[in-house]
Amino acid sequence: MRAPKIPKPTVRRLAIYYRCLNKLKENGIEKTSSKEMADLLGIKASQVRKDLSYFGEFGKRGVGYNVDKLSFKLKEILGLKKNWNVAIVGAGNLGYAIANYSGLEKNGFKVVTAFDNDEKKIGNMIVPGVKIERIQDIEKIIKTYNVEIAVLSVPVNAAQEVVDILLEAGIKGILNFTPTSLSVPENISVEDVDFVISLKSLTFEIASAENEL
Ligand SMILES: NC(=O)c1ccc[n+]([C@@H]2O[C@H](COP(=O)([O-])OP(=O)(O)OC[C@H]3O[C@@H](n4cnc5c(N)ncnc54)[C@H](O)[C@@H]3O)[C@@H](O)[C@H]2O)c1
Repeated sequence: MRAPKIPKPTVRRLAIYYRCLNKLKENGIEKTSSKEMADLLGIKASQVRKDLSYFGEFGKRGVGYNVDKLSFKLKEILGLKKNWNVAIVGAGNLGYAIANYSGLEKNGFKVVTAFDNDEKKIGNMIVPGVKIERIQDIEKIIKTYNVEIAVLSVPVNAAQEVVDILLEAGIKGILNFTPTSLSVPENISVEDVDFVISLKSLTFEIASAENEL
């Protein structure tokens, strides 16, 4: 049975709390509170408590949270107790940059394979030791490497056709960088990442502040 539906903004904040707790741990801090975490993150303490309450009681009133225990719990909730094998699909500028981001491995995500449809790229290394393969061979390769997550970085006009290939091959989650909404069955997870959307929310805030003047 699937876990009860947790709102996506809550899940995103859980990942941010997890990062914040790890920072506290690195600094040798053993106890914290919703207020301290909220102040560090620029949000409200009631928000932290509400987000954590989806998963039960973590802290004691007046005592706060044990940093180690809460971080362990969030690691479990976020599915980070194991490492995840990742495939880059579309080994162009963005795919290459993502594959070479050192933060991935530090966070338990390993790029183990990459795919493209450009014959000139096939056989090149996307990261040392990881070859770019033909998209036609995806099914066999992702089974061999036990890949569950694909980073989608193909041109937008190829996105859905490539997603259909990924689904056929047994991928469970897609990190979608293409500027389009993908059509996938309910049991497949998709996360859209688009920095142009983020820029537009920034311009909205700047424009709103200017209009208030
Ligand atoms: N989300 C963001 O913030 C963000 C930022 C930059 C780019 N993008 C998007 O990311 C995607 C990639 O951008 P880029 O600049 O790396 O482009 P790019 O042209 O450098 O790379 C695309 C790669 O996909 C390959 N490809 C094309 N069709 C394919 C197919 N059917 N199967 C497999 N591989 C295929 C190409 O050969 C190429 O290597 C685009 O959709 C772009 O709009 C998103």
